[in-house]
Amino acid sequence: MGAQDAPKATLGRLTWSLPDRPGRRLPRARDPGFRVDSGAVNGVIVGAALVRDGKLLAQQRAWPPGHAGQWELPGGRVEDGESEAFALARECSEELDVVIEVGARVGEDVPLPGGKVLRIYAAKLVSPGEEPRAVEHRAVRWLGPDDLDDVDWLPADRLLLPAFRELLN
Ligand SMILES: Nc1nc2c([nH]c(=O)n2[C@H]2C[C@H](O)[C@@H](COP(=O)(O)OP(=O)(O)OP(=O)(O)O)O2)c(=O)[nH]1
Repeated sequence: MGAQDAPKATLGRLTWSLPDRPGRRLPRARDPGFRVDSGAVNGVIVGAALVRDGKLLAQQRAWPPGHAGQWELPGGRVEDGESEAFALARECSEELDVVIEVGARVGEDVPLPGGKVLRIYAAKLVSPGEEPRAVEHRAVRWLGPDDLDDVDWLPADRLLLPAFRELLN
């Protein structure tokens, strides 16, 4: 990429709703569409729907006290300058000590407190024989379609259960 291209690429993120005729205002950070599509403004939490042999990997939170014991997908906040795929790969390395390949989106964005959104991507292990381990969490578990209701999911993840089920079937 040439030196002149970088600013254009950055600006490109802001031009999706530029006015198509004079007099229409530019998007503002508080516009709902802008907030959801721009991780830099409000924050995107990415989650990996890691599937192996028809089962989805879930992990059990150890903290904070209000959510300890509840289950979620591996993932976390997209840091400044990271792509969502990179953030997912980093989080899976930190949390599970595995290398993943990131696939397509799963389900819709789910709003989280504080104006953030939870955004899930399908993922698979680069080396299927590698066994994820709970580095920061209490436990990890591979759940088949019939096991999805067995664990106490975080509220946002509960909303995504139909999408998880569809991914597994
Ligand atoms: N990773 C993950 N977080 C989820 C899920 N569902 C859900 O509501 N969350 C929420 C819990 C937290 O409020 C937030 C992510 O927190 P986190 O602790 O995993 O993020 P992080 O690793 O980047 O932590 P931090 O450094 O920003 O505190 O998103 C999920 O399936 N996976």
